[in-house]
Amino acid sequence: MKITATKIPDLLIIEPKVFRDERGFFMESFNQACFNESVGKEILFVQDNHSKSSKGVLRGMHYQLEPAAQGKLVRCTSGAVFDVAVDIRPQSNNYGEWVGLILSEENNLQFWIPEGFAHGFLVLTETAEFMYKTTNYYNPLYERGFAWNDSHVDIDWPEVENIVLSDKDKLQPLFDTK
Ligand SMILES: Cc1cn([C@H]2C[C@H](O)[C@@H](COP(=O)(O)OP(=O)(O)O[C@H]3O[C@H](C)C(=O)[C@H](O)[C@H]3O)O2)c(=O)[nH]c1=O
Repeated sequence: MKITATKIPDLLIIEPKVFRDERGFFMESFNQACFNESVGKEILFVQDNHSKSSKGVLRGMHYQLEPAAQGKLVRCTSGAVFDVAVDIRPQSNNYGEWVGLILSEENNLQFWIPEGFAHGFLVLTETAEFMYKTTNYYNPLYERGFAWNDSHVDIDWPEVENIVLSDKDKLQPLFDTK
């Protein structure tokens, strides 16, 4: 698999090797040893998530506070999304900065988002299925978020006609990660 660094250290783009033949394709979508080698340490995932959304759905920006902070290894297995991670580590030189990329069924890209980042994505195709591993369990008591369009973070989302948000996401506060 191919690892690409981003402008924010620790955020990595992973491209698995895809074996194609007349039947279709095969890839190892996750290999613990290869992943640990790429990240440079032992990462244990405890939960797999899978969501399906329609075009224009934006899920984010979400994170969990310590001690429930989650690292996420995310990918889009059907359709395409614009995926974004925001550095919310107070001591980080990149605090408040973001990295975004298209994850899709076509490009097979994965995005490693360690603990200390907020995460969200915008669906670009009629539907998209999104699957990801997390390094900690879901804990709503520690769930936090901020508005997808917060001007402090100023994420350059792709143009989509109609943004669809959950009631929770409509009410997100301004960028505050305390
Ligand atoms: C995240 C999660 C949710 N749920 C339940 C709670 C709700 O009853 C229902 C939908 O949850 P929510 O609306 O928070 O789902 P998303 O908006 O996709 O939330 C996710 O959105 C962005 C993309 C993230 O990175 C996070 O993983 C997560 O916050 O599933 C669970 O039971 N377990 C879970 O791990």
